Amino acid sequence: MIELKDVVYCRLGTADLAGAEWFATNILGLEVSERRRGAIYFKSDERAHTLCYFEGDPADQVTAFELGRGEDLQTAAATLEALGHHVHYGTREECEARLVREFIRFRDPTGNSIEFVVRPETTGRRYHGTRDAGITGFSHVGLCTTDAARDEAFWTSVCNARVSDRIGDAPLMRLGTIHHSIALFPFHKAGIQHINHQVGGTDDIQRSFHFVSDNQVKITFGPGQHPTSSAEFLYFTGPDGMTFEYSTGVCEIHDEPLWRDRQFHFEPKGFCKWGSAPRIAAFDNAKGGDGQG
Ligand SMILES: CC(C)c1ccc(C(=O)O)c(O)c1O
Ligand SMILES: [Fe+2]
Repeated sequence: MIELKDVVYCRLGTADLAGAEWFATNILGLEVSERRRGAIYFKSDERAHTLCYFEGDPADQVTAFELGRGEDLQTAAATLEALGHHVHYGTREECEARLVREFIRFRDPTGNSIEFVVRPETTGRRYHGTRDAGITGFSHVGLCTTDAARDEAFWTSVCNARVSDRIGDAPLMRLGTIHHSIALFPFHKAGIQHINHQVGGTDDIQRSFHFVSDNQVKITFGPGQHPTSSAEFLYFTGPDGMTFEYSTGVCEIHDEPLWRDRQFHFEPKGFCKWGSAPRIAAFDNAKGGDGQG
């Protein structure tokens, strides 16, 4: 069993690095932690970085998870290779570019590019964005899945993820006590479906709702409240069509042996308690969504 501790960063290729920086700082509210040739690193909490935009193909999207120790990485690589996954071992230069001690990269069964990393850098310095979005940290990713049952089996049998709830066949899976770190979302191809940052409270969601729309950024869902995690949320579109989510109040699961995953409808009422309908292409199957996104 591959023991994942947490989701640690996303890496997104872009043809417009300056535009991505503008959005990440002025709209999303992240802090630039470092600039290197062809790459900009962003902080959202005490970690050295939780998002990196690099000059490249926008289809090049990576999600990284932390493992405990170097030995765990070797065991994880052997497990993945035995299952037929091609495993790339990060070179020293690639580790340096990710601010980690070691990493491996492979594709999950849908084809999402995944990195397992050891000893990602932290700063011990709190995050301070120039725009006060109220961000408290990077929290979860939505990963596209072309077969939810198959990918759920990968994350829960090969890795240590546990299903907290399902919307239709799509599982929301936890690694620790937070309701979910990985949300699988049915789609016809691989990719990151959304990137979530937690914010301090309802006021931050409401303030961002006005700020984001006043800045002509497309709001694709919300404000609303997820019946699954109980989090209040807002989704909007960033560079290269990436969906970003702010949410607040995500529940934690502490009674691990007693928790039973719950089944929700794959339709607007399964996604929002308040009656908001998604306007994101990937939600086309959710009745009521108009598919714009
Ligand atoms: C729309 C998706 C996949 C989703 C559903 C539920 C929650 C939640 O319970 O917090 C999310 O964060 C989502 O992104
Ligand atoms: Fe989410």
